[in-house]
Amino acid sequence: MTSPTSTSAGGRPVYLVDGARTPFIKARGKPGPFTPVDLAVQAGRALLMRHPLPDDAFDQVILGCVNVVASEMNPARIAALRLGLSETIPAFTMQINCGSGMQSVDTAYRYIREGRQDLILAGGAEALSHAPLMLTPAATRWLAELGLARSVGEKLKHLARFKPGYLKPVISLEQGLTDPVVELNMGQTAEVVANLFGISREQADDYAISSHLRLAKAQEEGWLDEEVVPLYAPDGKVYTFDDGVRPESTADKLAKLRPVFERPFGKVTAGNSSQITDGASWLMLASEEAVEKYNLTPKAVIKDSEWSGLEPEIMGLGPAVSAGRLALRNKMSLNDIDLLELNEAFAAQVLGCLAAWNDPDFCRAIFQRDQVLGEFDRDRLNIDGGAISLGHPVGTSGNRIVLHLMNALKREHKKRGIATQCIGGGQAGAMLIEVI
Ligand SMILES: CC(=O)SCCNC(=O)CCNC(=O)[C@H](O)C(C)(C)COP(=O)(O)OP(=O)(O)OC[C@H]1O[C@@H](n2cnc3c(N)ncnc32)[C@H](O)[C@@H]1OP(=O)(O)O
Repeated sequence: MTSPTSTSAGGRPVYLVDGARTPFIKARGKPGPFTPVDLAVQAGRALLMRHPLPDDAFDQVILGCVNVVASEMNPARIAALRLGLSETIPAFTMQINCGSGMQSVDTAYRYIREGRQDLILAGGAEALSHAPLMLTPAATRWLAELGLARSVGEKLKHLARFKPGYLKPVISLEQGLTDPVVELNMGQTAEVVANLFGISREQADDYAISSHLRLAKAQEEGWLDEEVVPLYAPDGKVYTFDDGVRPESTADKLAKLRPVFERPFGKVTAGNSSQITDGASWLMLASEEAVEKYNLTPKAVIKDSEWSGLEPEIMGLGPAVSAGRLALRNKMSLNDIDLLELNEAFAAQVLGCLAAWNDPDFCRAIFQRDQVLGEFDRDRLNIDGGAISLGHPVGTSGNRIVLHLMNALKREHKKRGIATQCIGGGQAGAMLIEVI
């Protein structure tokens, strides 16, 4: 049995036992072979095979998912039943944009910490390739009125009112990645952050290259073998690795890409943005009682977590706020964070967060202190790449970074790490974990 390690926030210790994820598969402009539930089931099955438990062992299943597909309402419940878990186990789906997966882990953490539950399966799933094309409200109205027309004559009259513009779809992915309050898409918010902290195109591209090289090395060395489980498609194809990786990325190649979100002078390109992908991942969280009852060997303990809000235009700076507050509350300097997983929504936004920690005005405004938090050593940041190289299936990236942080801390024989991410709409989450 592990030695009891309480959470900094008080309450019962909460253990991270293990986790698994699918490879992240690049969305290639058409629906991929897997729905969110398909992905969640394959990742979950592999994890549960590693930990054979009675079918009613879990008290709760929680799944983050941003784009739920119409045939899978409450994917958490469908995944739980398809995984063969007892129908007596409640399951719910969470949606807080890119923070959904982290929110599911944090909710599980709080349930266990407070003594409400003992063993929870928490994760996230997203199939961005399945984000639907929809009709505009005008086209929907026209179609509905056609259905309501009573006679053939009325129908023909209505048909004559058809406008070719009705065929132009609403692309839900584009709409979903746009903040409706400030009317900026996520890439444009990254441009705002880049301008605020003077992040150059070269710096953003250089960061993106290191993301690809680090992921390629991790794949080559087999460092992801425990985490990434094979994904079997109905056509017999087997996916075994995150296929967005481009180890051939060079400064010259990236420099040739045109800015996507702010033309012609923007800094954010396809090369230094997170990729649109499909994927799922789970973590198993347990109380001390569950660890003893099922003879589990946990890898880490969750110490604390922090959520924050900020102006939606600079949502990319959220991790600097949440992770900074989390570190300070736990009396840690930046040097005490052995590894930092900061979700790579955009290179400019990751670099903006690092710059913010070194900026006197930001630190005064956010942390009410005169000294800056300082420079964060890039050798301890996203050491095996991130969403730029492996992709960002938004509903699961938040728990993916907690899972990877746990495994990377173990591998590197380090102790404490923070996983943190920005969230569209101007929010951010951060979680502090400690390996056992
Ligand atoms: C809170 C948050 O987390 S906010 C973040 C939420 N997520 C997002 O906003 C998603 C951001 N990303 C995007 O929207 C998209 O990836 C975009 C619009 C930036 C780019 O989309 P796409 O054009 O489909 O990107 P794609 O990855 O296919 O790259 C396009 C081309 O750029 C080039 N390219 C991209 N990366 C590289 C690279 N590393 N090296 C060389 N060329 C590259 C290639 O020519 C590529 O085409 P190819 O794959 O056919 O060779």
